[in-house]
Amino acid sequence: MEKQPRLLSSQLLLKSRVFEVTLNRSLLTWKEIQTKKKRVSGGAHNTFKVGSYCVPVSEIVAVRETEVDSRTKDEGRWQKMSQRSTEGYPYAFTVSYVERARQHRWRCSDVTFHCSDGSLCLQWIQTIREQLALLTSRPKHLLVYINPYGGKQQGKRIYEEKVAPLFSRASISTDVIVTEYANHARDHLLKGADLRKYDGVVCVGGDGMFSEIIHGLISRTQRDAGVDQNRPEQKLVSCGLRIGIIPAGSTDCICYATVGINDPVTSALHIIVGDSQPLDVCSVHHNNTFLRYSVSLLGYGFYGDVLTDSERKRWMGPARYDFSGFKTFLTHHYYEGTISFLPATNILGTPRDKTRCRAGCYICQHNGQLLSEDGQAYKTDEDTFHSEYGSDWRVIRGRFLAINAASMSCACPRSPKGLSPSAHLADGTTDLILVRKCSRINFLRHLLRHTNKGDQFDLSFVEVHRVRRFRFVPKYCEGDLELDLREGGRGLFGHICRDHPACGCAPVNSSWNCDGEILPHATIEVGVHCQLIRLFARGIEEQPMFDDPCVPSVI
Ligand SMILES: CCCCCCCCCCCCC/C=C/[C@@H](O)[C@H](CO)NC(=O)CCCCCCCCCCCCCCC
Ligand SMILES: Nc1ncnc2c1ncn2[C@@H]1O[C@H](COP(=O)(O)OP(=O)(O)OP(=O)(O)O)[C@@H](O)[C@H]1O
Ligand SMILES: [Ca+2]
Repeated sequence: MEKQPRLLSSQLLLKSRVFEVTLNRSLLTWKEIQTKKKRVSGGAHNTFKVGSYCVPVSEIVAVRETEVDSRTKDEGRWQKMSQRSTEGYPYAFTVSYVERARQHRWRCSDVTFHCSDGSLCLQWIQTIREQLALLTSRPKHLLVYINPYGGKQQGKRIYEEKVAPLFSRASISTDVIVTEYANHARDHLLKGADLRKYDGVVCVGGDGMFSEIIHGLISRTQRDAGVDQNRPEQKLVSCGLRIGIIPAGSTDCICYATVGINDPVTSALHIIVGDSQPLDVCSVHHNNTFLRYSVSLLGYGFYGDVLTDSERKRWMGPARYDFSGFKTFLTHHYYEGTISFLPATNILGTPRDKTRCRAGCYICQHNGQLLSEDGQAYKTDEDTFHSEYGSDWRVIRGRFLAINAASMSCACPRSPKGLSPSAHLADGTTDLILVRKCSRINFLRHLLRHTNKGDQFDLSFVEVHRVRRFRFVPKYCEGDLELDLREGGRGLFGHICRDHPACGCAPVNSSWNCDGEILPHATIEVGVHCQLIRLFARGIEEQPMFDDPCVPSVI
């Protein structure tokens, strides 16, 4: 690697020890210089270097002048600092930087360097600030929405105590809106906000809150560009503003799958350093009418029923999903219908390979590039007609316990590897998982494998396809039947009882769980829009770097 020219290099004091501190365009490094008196005559000092530490400039949060106090706090008592400790170094500056901890957590750490003279100290501060100013991907002004009722209702406290101080340290200014009702953030983005003022939008809440933000931003972008969202084949315009997620919800699946942990401080630091992670978005239509966007799970059957049941138990907080999950598991309903899909061809990766989507994912870059070059996903109406009625589409009729489309792994604390462990954040595809009718014990085997090392697809009743588009039509959907069924139309009980003789009242249709929202129709058409939005994230980092000798955490 080409060596960067030094911008500054000085001998500075850190915790009473002398360090050679060097700054170049990409790294701040400090190496201890240990001095020992030689026993031989002359009294000269023998100088040699020990520990070496470095921080990428891109991961410096801020630098500030530090007042040197002759007193320092030690074990709760103010004590006089030993004269020797900062003697000859009366000026100091502190660098705040990202430090990696276990399980993809990031922390903001400080290191304070003492200088022998004031102008040197100011020169260090100014030079570091100049380098930070060159990092143009960092946001300066953010629009923040806080859902005070998400998850355990801690959103406001989490933002004020853990996030706002970090933003202010990084000189990020914010306009903060605490939402007053559901869809407040979505409607504000869509109708009210002057988005030109901001470098990004941050939501403090769970997946539901994030969903509000993307609906506001994507719809606003299409409206401003004159694009009609109601056309299923329409190519959408990607959003200019990045989105940050400060996790404070029940599932936090999008945060977990894009950062590796649902931790507010980690997410705040990814925002501060200006990370960028593109994300695929599915559009969902019914009868040429736009319904919703989805970035994580579109689930019919099991996950639709879990959500429907859990909505009535919001008072239980995050535990409602486990309760409703258990109940839905015991109910063991299956649903009939036809699923047709357009497999993703000529791309890298399959849903059952052992690759994982990680920071800087090659598969996402490769497939994203491929799509932007040939516009494969969005053909002309004529092309679409041919591929729809030609051999490209596959059709499967059956009885399903679950139909899941995972556009990302959907990793979350409940299932650290997720619904589709090899799914990619930004490859322009979604993994369509079909779980056919099977015994309870077999379904439990499938579910359990989401939580252990077993392959949840390696079962005779489960199949998975990587697709660009799909459609689902439930068996009972002629005319207004679908609607009547939702309203419990009396005339339809013939259907219900004939197909479920044991209970006589089992529903024939489930609902779609679209990123935690229930869709009003069972018949849907879905298309993936490759890399439509970008997050302040970088994907899950491959190797936690806390074992690296160059990391300053050992100081
Ligand atoms: C035996 C243990 C098996 C555990 C299997 C766990 C698999 C969990 C997979 C979670 C996938 C989450 C996908 C994310 C979806 C989000 O867009 C959405 C919005 O936040 N969340 C939900 O819809 C919330 C969905 C929450 C679903 C929770 C399902 C819990 C299932 C529990 C089954 C218990 C069976 C026990 C039988 C003895
Ligand atoms: N002020 C508010 N009052 C009531 N509901 C709100 C408010 N602000 C946002 N919401 C709605 O609350 C829902 C849940 O929010 P959020 O995602 O933050 O928390 P959650 O508990 O994790 O829920 P989910 O499990 O749906 O992700 C969202 O769908 C959002 O539209
Ligand atoms: Ca994807």
